[in-house]
Amino acid sequence: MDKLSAEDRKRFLADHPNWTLVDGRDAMSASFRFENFIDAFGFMTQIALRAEKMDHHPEWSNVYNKVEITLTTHDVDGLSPRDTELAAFIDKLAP
Ligand SMILES: C[C@H](O)[C@H](O)[C@H]1CNC2=NC(N)=NC(=O)C2=N1
Repeated sequence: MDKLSAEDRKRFLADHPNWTLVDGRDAMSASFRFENFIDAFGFMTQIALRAEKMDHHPEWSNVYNKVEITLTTHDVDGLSPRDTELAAFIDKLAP
C-alpha cells in the first residue's frame, strides 16, 4: 500500500468538497448532519459493514444527529487510496 500521490489527493479533494485535510497530520475529515439519531446511526452502520469488509476503519464520533469522520491509513502513516475509496463510499450514503 502506497501513500496517495499529491495529484490524486488534489483531485479527490476538489471532487469531494465534504472532505478537508486535518491540521498537523496526514488525514482528512468530514462532518455529516442528519434529521435524528436513527438516521445517523444507520449511516454509521452501513459504513461499519463496508469498513470491516475493506479491513479499513474510520476514526469517528457521533453526537445525536451528527457524525464526524476522520480517515487515514495507519499502515502508511498518512492518506492512501483506501481512504479515498472509503470516503467516496461514505459520500454516496451522505444526506
Ligand atoms: C491488522 C489490520 O489488518 C490492520 O490494523 C488494518 C485494520 N484497519 C485499518 N484501518 C485504517 N484506517 N488504517 C489501517 O492501516 C488499518 N489497518
